[in-house]
Amino acid sequence: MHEARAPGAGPQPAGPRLLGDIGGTNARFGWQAGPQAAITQLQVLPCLEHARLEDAIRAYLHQQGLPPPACAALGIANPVTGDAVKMTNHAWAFSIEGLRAALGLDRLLMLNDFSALALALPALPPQALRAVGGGTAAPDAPRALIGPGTGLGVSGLLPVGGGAEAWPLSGEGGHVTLAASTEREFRVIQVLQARYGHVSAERVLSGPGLVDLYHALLALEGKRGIEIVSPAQVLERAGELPGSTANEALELFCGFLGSVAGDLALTLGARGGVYVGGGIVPRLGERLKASTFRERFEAKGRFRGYLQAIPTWVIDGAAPALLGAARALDLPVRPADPQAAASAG
Ligand SMILES: Nc1ncnc2c1ncn2[C@@H]1O[C@H](COP(=O)(O)OP(=O)(O)OP(=O)(O)O)[C@@H](O)[C@H]1O
Repeated sequence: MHEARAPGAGPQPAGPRLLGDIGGTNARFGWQAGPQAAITQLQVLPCLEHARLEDAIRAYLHQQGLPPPACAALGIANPVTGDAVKMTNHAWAFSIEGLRAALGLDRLLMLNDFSALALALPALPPQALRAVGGGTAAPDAPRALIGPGTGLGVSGLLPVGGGAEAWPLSGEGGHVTLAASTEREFRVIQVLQARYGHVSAERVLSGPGLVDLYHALLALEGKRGIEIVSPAQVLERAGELPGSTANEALELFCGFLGSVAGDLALTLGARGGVYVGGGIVPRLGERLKASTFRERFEAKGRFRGYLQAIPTWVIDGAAPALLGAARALDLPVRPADPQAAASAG
């Protein structure tokens, strides 16, 4: 998390707020008339249609007929470790202070997009969550979050202050090394290793990853297959032909997702539940339930019982991370955030 403030601006400027969730493919924006106000004017802009993030923001404000906001909070799909931002899966790169000054904001808060989504978890309405498998969330326990999209977002929400508050993790868990659990997975990883060297979880648990899984299976079979270039095509063909390579690619995707989500739950002690977000899994409908996802989530040897008790949910709904971006603006400045503490203090 990193923020820039205008000289003389107070810690909590009043006035309208711009909220954003900036992914490698889509930039989602929303508007709040002030703190605690409802989020309105949701709009998704394709990143590729704008040369810079600043241009996308200006296009959003113009198209919605909105005045200049007083402050903004933007979740973005890359590590946010200082003033310089460079997206992992898109070309945008900028200075946070430069963007704040260009937009005339009193305050600009940037945070990782999945840290923003983690902050939104306690506020999601029940209808935004679809359970996959059993388990009951332990109150005041850590929660884990994972989401395949253009890349693989990972975060968690840790209770602090006796559970009265929670703090989001800002890691890069999408880039952990992918492990095989079956002979078939091992062979698929070997194909991907020849291409990428390091095979991270994101190399399969993302839109491009789903397409790569399909091509890796074709390579293993020595088949040509049909021309597939997008994850939407894999989903479409898998739905039409249960015996197809596309269907096996989707099954591998769900299995790997269960396995990586189970590892994350073990690492964080996420007895508060594991949430699956991002742009791909909500499109799978009942397919995730019918897949090996939950079996693989629980298949951790002596810790099967521990994982069986943890619920897993798919997050539905439009731009849930915007809710978390709004909450981030209201967080107290913490010593763990030295940049923000220095500028506030
Ligand atoms: N109908 C569809 N079926 C399957 N995948 C799709 C479909 N439409 C888009 N996608 C894929 O979803 C991915 C984008 O997901 P998402 O909307 O989460 O993106 P994002 O927020 O820009 O990404 P990230 O935050 O991971 O950088 C792309 O790989 C895209 O090809």
